[in-house]
Amino acid sequence: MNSVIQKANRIIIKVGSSLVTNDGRGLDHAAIARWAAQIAGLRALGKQVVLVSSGAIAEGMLRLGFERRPTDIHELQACAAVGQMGLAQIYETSFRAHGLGTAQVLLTHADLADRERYLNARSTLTTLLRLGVVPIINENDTVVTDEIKFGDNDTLGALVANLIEADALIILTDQHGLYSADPRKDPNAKLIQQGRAGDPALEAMAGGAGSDIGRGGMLTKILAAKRAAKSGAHTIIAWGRDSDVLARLARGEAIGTELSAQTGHLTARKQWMADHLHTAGQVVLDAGAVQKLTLEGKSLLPIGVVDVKGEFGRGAVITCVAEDGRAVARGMSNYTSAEARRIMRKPSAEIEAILGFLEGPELVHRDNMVLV
Ligand SMILES: Nc1ncnc2c1ncn2[C@@H]1O[C@H](COP(=O)(O)OP(=O)(O)O)[C@@H](O)[C@H]1O
Ligand SMILES: N[C@@H](CCC(=O)OP(=O)(O)O)C(=O)O
Repeated sequence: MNSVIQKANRIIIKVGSSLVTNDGRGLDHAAIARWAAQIAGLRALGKQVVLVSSGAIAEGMLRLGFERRPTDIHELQACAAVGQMGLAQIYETSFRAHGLGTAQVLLTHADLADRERYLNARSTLTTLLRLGVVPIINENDTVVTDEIKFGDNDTLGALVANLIEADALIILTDQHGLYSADPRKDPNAKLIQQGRAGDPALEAMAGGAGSDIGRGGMLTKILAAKRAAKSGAHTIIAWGRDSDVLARLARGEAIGTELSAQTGHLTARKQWMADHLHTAGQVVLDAGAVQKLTLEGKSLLPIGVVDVKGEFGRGAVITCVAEDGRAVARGMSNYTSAEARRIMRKPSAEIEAILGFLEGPELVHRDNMVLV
């Protein structure tokens, strides 16, 4: 038994180019229809699912008549742009058959490195999930060059798991999981059923891509598991050609390789905040707010804030201090410093009227806060 997917509420599923395009022979309609049916099954169990799909370049190459993967970056980008139309079309049709809508989300490295865009991407994705839509993500290959690429969608899948704090990352590929050595080269290689995400011994077992279709190979999957674990997500690497793979995982069957995260996401996020030595600014709390945070485990509401120091953006880590200057907590602000100044001392019910929008009733949510 493996209960990771049974227990997970929010799941990222990554499908590689070789699976999506039938080893470069063209979009695999039957496989995609089966994933859509199984993802509809996961949704019916109340789980939120994001699909990260590769295959745009492989499909575009076919549509444009390239026999070999082009080396010219702009030809690759052209392939991606053409192939992405095919991906969007087939996913929309396949999910629609189960009454589910899809949304295309194309991301670049710059989108996730920039705090503002990062938060926008996060809010859009969580809104799509709340609205019952299945986001289909790929790298925005048209606008990036090799130097600024994620490069492979295993990494992108892990970054999306971090972005929306998924519970699990499922990487479907053309092997049954991680083997002790590349099974294409070593017939004695054994399937590793379980491991600890981040264990360096796993990296030594993993090799590069087994074909020209896929980009990353097993190493990027192992590194993706390590990255996903930083926000508390467990990773499962499994064989995507098993027609029932997602349903089997949802039933708790122990298939593939499970790489488990050692900390839950709340702990992971709090650790990240605790490590933030340099915070962007300060908010000064009245005695009542200090008591709410330290003794009652509550969030920080703007009404308990009497002063805002420094300039900071939305999502910045700030320090909450008592009126005597003593640091009480550290946390991520839902509002910029300028907005915080306008809503301090005010009840949360007035935030929307004052600012014209509402990011949340709290200035710093409890889940995004660590006491110091
Ligand atoms: N230790 C290993 N265990 C399993 N597969 C491995 C290993 N080392 C290298 N590989 C290769 O990684 C390939 C999967 O990566 P890749 O081709 O990038 O697939 P995808 O398109 O699904 O991302 C496998 O076909 C296999 O040849
Ligand atoms: N953005 C690229 C994905 C490249 C990639 O990571 O491929 P893979 O190793 O098959 O997941 C595409 O859609 O072709």
